[in-house]
Amino acid sequence: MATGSSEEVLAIDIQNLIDSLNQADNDGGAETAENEADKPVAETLPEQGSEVDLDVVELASTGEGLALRKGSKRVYVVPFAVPGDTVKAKVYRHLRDENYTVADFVSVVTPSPSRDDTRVQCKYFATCSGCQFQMLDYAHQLQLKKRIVEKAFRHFSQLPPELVPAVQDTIGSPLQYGYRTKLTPHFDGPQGWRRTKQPFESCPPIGFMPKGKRNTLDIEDCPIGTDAVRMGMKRERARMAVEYGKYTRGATILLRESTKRIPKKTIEGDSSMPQPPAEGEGEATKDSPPPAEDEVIRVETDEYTDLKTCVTDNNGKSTEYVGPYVFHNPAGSFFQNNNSILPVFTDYIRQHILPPTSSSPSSSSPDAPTTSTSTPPPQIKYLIDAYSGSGLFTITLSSLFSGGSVGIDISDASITYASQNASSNAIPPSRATFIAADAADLFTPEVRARYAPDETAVVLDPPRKGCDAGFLKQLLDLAPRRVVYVSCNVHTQARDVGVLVRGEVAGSGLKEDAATTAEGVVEGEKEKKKTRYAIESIRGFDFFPQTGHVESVAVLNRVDE
Ligand SMILES: C[S@@+](CC[C@H](N)C(=O)[O-])C[C@H]1O[C@@H](n2cnc3c(N)ncnc32)[C@H](O)[C@@H]1O
Repeated sequence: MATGSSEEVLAIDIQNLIDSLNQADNDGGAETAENEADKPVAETLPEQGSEVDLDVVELASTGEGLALRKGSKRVYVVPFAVPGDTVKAKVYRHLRDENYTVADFVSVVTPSPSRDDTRVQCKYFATCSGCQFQMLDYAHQLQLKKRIVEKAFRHFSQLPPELVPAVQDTIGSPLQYGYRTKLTPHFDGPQGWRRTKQPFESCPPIGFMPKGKRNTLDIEDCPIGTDAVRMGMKRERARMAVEYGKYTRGATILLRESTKRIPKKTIEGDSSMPQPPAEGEGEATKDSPPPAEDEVIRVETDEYTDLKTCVTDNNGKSTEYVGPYVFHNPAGSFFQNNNSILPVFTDYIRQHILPPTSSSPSSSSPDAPTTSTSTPPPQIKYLIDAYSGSGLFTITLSSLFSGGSVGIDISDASITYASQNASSNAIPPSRATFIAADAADLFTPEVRARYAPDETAVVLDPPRKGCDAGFLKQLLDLAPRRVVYVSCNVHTQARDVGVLVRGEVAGSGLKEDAATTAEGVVEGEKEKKKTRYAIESIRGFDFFPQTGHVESVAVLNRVDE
């Protein structure tokens, strides 16, 4: 397991299902010889394009149903189906080497007790590839996501079960529809992806990919988008209906919510209150005129009026508020996509970035660090925010770290905004610095000298592929006392946490380069004692209700033997 891709995750889920079916046969006294049990049972498979009835027995961590035909152990992968359903599905492809069949969902024959199709709020559900769970009660969705986190650590961490604590309940999103502050619908070119000089002769479908197909499904509206994003979608579709003749190629349309916050007291003329954001903040682009009244969603609270617009210019600026903090971002760069859960989420990271009592290491982990002397460890006073983006964690955690914080991200634009965000949130440069570089370049001699391991906590939030071997190796060399690993791909998170718990990259499936092999270790460090970590807690956060995605937070303590 190296990349945590959907294909890898699906393949492991399918193999586990096949293993458990074979096990059940063996336990039930089936006559198959043990080593024969693993072999696929030779059977005539239904023709491609034919329709079959399937009983859904499992939910894969990719959000699809894993189903069986009566009397067969052949596994079918069928979307928009949940355990307990019997569905009609159309055979799309038999993957002979991988030992499973992909099928398109057609209809429900007998619904699972957990299915209620009146919950579905989108007319494209079960065609569009975006959502998988709209037919399920929200509490049930959260349980399924907890299970996805559990399975990820079981299958991808390569850790014995006793080193993995029980996964805690998934924290839900306050908004379960209308939460996505960013959507990126697209349209294909007049000749698909082939180059052409001919413009469109009519308006192309604009939307998202249908499940299992590579064309574009025309989508008028997406109810998981915020009102501002949905308004932007309508506006962009209307624009394209007029301007399609200007396009000779396909494109992706950015729809990013931006907020201009106006304190109520200021509106009433109290000049002692903070003033509205400066010129240009929260507006469509720096150069564009102020948005028309019908392009603004007004949200009123007791303290302020939020004016929400939709930015479509990749080089424009978007503004979001998270509790008392304000974040400006390059509209086309990464920022978390569900603003409603961010106050809860950042509070959780604040509560966990330091050990439960900051003078003593956690005692709740299964492999708890031991205090060998009565001298308490020093206070943690430094923060390293790796993969910091525009500073979400550096800024929301800054007040906890008297020694200062450093954020690092590979995106120059995000780092420029991170420094400005620190200043917009009244954090002086002495308390928060930012570096635009590969995360692995963080571990300079200066950083090693400044960030005393016992006094340093690290928050990591890498992209879906997780950390690379070089970064993890250097993190182990630095040996910070506490690590909070945030992830949008729990499978690569589990793999990387496994590395930190074992204290070595070797055997993780991560590609090692010269810098991470024994020869690459800095001379004089070869004798250094191996650093390893214990997992204190693991918990999922539901940033994407109605979908099979889950974010996860793992809290780790260095083990001091
Ligand atoms: C999941 S985002 C997290 C951003 C930030 N923590 C937040 O919550 O807003 C991952 C970030 O990793 C950055 N990134 C990707 N590859 C990187 C690398 N090799 N080194 C440093 N940053 C990287 C991306 O630019 C992106 O901002």
